[in-house]
Amino acid sequence: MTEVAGTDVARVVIVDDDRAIRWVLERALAQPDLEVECIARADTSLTRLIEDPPDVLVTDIRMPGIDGLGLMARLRQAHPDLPVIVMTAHSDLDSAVASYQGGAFEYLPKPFDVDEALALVRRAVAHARERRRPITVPEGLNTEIIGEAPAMQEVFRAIGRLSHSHITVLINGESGTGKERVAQALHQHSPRAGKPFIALNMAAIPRDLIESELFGHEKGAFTGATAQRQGRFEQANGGTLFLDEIGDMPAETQTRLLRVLADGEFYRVGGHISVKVDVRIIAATHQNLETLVNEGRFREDLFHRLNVIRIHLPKLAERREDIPRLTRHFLAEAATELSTEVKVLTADAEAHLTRLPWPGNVRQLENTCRWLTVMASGREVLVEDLPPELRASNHSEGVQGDWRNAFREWADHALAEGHTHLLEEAVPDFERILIETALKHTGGRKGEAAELLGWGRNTLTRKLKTLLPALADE
Ligand SMILES: Nc1ncnc2c1ncn2[C@@H]1O[C@H](COP(=O)(O)OP(=O)(O)OP(=O)(O)O)[C@@H](O)[C@H]1O
Repeated sequence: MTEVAGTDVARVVIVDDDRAIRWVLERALAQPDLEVECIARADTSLTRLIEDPPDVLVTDIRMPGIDGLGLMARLRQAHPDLPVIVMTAHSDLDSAVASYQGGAFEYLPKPFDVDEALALVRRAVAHARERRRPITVPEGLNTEIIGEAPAMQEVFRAIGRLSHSHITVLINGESGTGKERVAQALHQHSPRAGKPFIALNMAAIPRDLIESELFGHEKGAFTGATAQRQGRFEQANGGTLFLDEIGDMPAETQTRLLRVLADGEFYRVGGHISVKVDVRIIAATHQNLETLVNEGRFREDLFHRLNVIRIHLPKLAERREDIPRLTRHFLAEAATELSTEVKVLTADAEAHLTRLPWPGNVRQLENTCRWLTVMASGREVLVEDLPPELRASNHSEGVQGDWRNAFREWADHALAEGHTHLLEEAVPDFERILIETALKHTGGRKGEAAELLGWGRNTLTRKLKTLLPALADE
């Protein structure tokens, strides 16, 4: 870095063939402690950059001549500590992972916020320079994960950062949000990629079979054990074991799992010789494990062992911007599966799908696309072609759908927790919310509020006394 009047000035080089991006970044980075140079293409400046490297390089991926990853590779060969920020308009998992594997300091999906870009450059300047050993991702093992939403970009970053690691990961997210897919991606972009990826869903196996499923059994270990059988741990040796719905793991199995994680060895059910394994664990759950720990339903020590790195997958309704691309992807996939032409959504139908609440998340959207591929009559899918339960909702009902689903979830949860007399619990809340909202709309005028609610004035007065006594006498 150059010393200028007592301050360190860092030299930042921006490489992008898009003039608008160069313009925006040059302005964003016009700071006293930064000296910015913009370059439109990498090939003509390569020799100069190698001879006189900047402190930070910010580069686009797709460019004519040498692309961003090529540029990064050439520069980092000569200057392994040079932090590189890779920008890309094609924000997909592969470019994120490729950037990290090429040794990028950070990955910046376009469009970005200028403050975010500046903060990142500052971080690159200030941070210790990282060195990363490049590893290659085996061909044909690309797990496509679609996600341009910021929360998905976080997930891609995590996958990229973890791509050299064997560390245990805990994935949180509702059912159908893509937890298994992310687990596969973590495996495929890890040093274990050539080894097996074995998935096991705790909620799907009868409890008394879980141990033998995980650890295998010896011949005669229990009725029906007619031959020795390898468990999932053995099958996953050298690779990754994905334990889905870990919150449903029975207590005894939790204890055994903890021991395997600590010792790296276990006994088959009915066995006396220990089996050594090297397995990376990725666990997933839609439940809140901390709550399960507090309720004594999940071992705290196991929780801490699993909770080393946590990845959160947002609900589909929290990443609506991804719905159009996901839909196109699933329609194309369904068409291939069913050997038929690819359906195309009209703009209205796409907008409609984008507004729905999707309680079943990505899996529900995927199933809807299969349904459409079979059921829609023409190549173009209109709103009328959507399945009846999705068609019924129009825009304002999109919001209504959200509360109905939240309400459904509440009821489900309350029942699961053993509540009874749900109506007694729910109806007063329901009425209270309606009264409060109506009063808000009428500026507190009760007569008008009663009318909005469809009650007589006396009914409202009576309800206020029991439900909202503070407002009753005003
Ligand atoms: N971002 C994504 N891009 C493309 N496909 C996706 C994405 N997320 C999920 N999918 C697909 O959606 C389906 C459901 O995903 P997945 O099985 O990974 O969800 P899950 O969270 O593990 O569900 P569960 O908890 O019910 O097992 C799968 O077919 C998966 O391939």
